[in-house]
Amino acid sequence: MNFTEQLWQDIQPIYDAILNHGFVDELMTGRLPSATFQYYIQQDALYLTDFSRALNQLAARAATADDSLQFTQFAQNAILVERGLHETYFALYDIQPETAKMPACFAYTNYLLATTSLQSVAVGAAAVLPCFWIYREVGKYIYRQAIRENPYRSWIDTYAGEAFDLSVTQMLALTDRFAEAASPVEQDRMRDAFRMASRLEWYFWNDAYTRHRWLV
Ligand SMILES: Cc1ncc(CO)c(N)n1
Repeated sequence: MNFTEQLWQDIQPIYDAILNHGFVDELMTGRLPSATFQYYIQQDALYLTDFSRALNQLAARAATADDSLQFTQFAQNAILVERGLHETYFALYDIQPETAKMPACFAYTNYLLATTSLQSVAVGAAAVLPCFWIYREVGKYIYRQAIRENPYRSWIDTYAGEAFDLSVTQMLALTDRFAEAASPVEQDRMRDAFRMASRLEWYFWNDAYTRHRWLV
């Protein structure tokens, strides 16, 4: 079993909790209230901007030009996806970009920025991997079951699509290569980072589902 396959085994309970979450279920059936999706998309626009920054941070710190190029391409893509979501859903709902990050978005983006800045590139890569991998698996899971005329079709097609699939495959190969060169201690740090970011994925859906806001 390669390193990333082990990572996936580690987060199986978290992944199951995500698949069974009301947000994912209602996104799939199209019954998710549009106010809930609006909250999600507004937070996700803020998320993707920082996700891109985190990837650029890894690009700047990568040891080789090839790795740098790979990370800058991911970083660029995150912004392009964000723009695509903007054009579709911000216009559809006639909503404005949100400027305040709610708790899960705040925690997740700050975690990614801190980890990609202060930990090794290998640990940073493990921290950004769930954003790729979990979305691909959730996207495909939803795609298989979703009805055609789903209001969230554009979102589903983005994450179940071929372009996203390719980027995930590349990111997995990169992570496995970093893990091969990493010491056992460093590999443990990678596992911890992967698990933490996976948990924060669950929190991100959960904040959207409950339309959670700062309580104080
Ligand atoms: C919170 C979150 N994680 C991952 C992705 C996919 O890049 C996304 N758009 N939003």
